[in-house]
Amino acid sequence: MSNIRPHGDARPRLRVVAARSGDAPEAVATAASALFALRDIDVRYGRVPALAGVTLSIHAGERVALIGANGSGKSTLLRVLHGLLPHAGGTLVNAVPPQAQAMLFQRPHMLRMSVRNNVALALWLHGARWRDAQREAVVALGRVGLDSVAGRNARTLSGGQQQRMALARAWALKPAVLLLDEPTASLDPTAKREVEALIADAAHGRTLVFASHNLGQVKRLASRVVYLEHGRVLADLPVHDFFNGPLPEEARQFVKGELA
Ligand SMILES: Nc1ncnc2c1ncn2[C@@H]1O[C@H](COP(=O)(O)OP(=O)(O)OP(=O)(O)O)[C@@H](O)[C@H]1O
Repeated sequence: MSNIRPHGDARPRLRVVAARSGDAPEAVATAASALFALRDIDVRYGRVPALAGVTLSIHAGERVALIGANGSGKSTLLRVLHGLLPHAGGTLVNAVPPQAQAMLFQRPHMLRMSVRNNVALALWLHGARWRDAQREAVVALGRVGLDSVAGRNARTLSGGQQQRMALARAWALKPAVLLLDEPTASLDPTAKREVEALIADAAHGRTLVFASHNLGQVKRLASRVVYLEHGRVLADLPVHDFFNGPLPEEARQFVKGELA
């Protein structure tokens, strides 16, 4: 489910290191008004470092693209933001109530039930009555063009349809924050365009944080780009500056390689 958080045993073994003391006063002030404020987040999966000293704040209405090579820490950062990975005191402030944020995973989880009930169940788990949940599910599926398959087993949907269903499921919850992990990664060009248009629509009035390897998509959807390498933030810039201004050499090489 896009919004369900797994319990203890499903989690990898982690070490989350607390922030260093002595943060600059202006950094604390910026963090205070942020939806998410991360200070020196350091995450390890057992012995594997996934994030190292990540410091960033995300404010309401931003559309933040996370980019970087495979294994650079994008999914881990999204999971930290969604509260799926534990953290030690004071390093992460999340001002968003858990029910006001939804996450789409690279491969959305489909329950073996109808498309409509997959969406309705998420709403029901958020407190809606079952009948209302089903009605709202149909509306959400209509918005992503899946009304004609609402009665089908969700596991029979194509990859593009599954992503659309997952978007409808997240969208139906009316989250203030949408976290998307490579939402169009395995789709054909047509489905990519369609799902991207739906994301652009869903992002209106919301805060969007998404991981992507598609720099064209980043230019179209993002207002800000965070470039990660080996779990570190090497660049954090407005989208125009990222693609037009000077970059750290590693980020410049990455962009050159991705655009080649
Ligand atoms: N469950 C896990 N157990 C052990 N190591 C993990 C686990 N998940 C991620 N890692 C490691 O943590 C690092 C960061 O992985 P992460 O999935 O966050 O990167 P990513 O930038 O999202 O990669 P991709 O672009 O391939 O999706 C990598 O070295 C990865 O191998």
